[in-house]
Amino acid sequence: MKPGSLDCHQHMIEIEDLSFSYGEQKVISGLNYTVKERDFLGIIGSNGAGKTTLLKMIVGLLPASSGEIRLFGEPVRKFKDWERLGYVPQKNAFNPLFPATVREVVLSGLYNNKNLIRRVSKAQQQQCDDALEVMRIQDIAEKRVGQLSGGQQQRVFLARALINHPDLLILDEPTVGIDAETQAGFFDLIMHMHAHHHMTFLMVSHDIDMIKNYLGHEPVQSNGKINFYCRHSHEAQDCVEENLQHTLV
Ligand SMILES: Nc1ncnc2c1ncn2[C@@H]1O[C@H](COP(=O)(O)OP(=O)(O)OP(=O)(O)O)[C@@H](O)[C@H]1O
Repeated sequence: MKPGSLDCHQHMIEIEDLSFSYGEQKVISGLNYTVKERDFLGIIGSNGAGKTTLLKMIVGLLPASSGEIRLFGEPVRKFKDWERLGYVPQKNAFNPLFPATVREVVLSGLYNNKNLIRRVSKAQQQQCDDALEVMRIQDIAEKRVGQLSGGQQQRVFLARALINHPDLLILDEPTVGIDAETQAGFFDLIMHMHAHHHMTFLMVSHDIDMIKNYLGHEPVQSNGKINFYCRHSHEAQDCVEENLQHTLV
């Protein structure tokens, strides 16, 4: 995070009259929404409603059929400041034979297409250690990722997304395939990050209980297929403190 780098309530994601079709199949139609700094936006919807498609458009992996998305005020097609954004896609899993260690995978979050680093500086090692610590996976840093459990792998993906200290973290069903206890710990952790680390979240989830408990029982917007639940920035400090003593300092 870059303290002081954001104006209060800056618009992080602006979605304007957005539509998307796969060929003849219209998936998203006339969607409007603005995610502001430190919002936690939860998206719930049935299978095939278009949630992943929406996230892929937001991170520039799919072009809109019409309408516009702006990230930090910049149209997504022109946006370059990807370090400000962390994205953990759906259904991540490493091939069991994938040879890289946890540390190597987390460090790879520092590299973008134009900036392939061969040697890792001391400062970058420290960034990596910090991300490992936040996700509580320091003790498995030298293990091969392919040999970890699903829950451990998910923590590695998150640490990789966190290494650049993103202002905005986008998660697509981050707890799929993870046991209930690990899920609860994971949600505690991201709620803590939201409340105390000045981050903005956009999370697709099928965990209706978690979404409603933290973000409120009524959606702030619904188009019948996709429901948006949101906890706004000014609410972020309260109420999570006492359940979260065990997550972060
Ligand atoms: N690459 C693709 N080509 C064609 N159709 C696609 C493609 N990807 C998704 N679709 C279709 O678009 C619709 C929306 O898919 P999407 O993955 O965005 O839904 P979702 O809300 O994320 O679903 P889930 O909850 O199952 O993850 C579905 O009907 C799906 O079959």
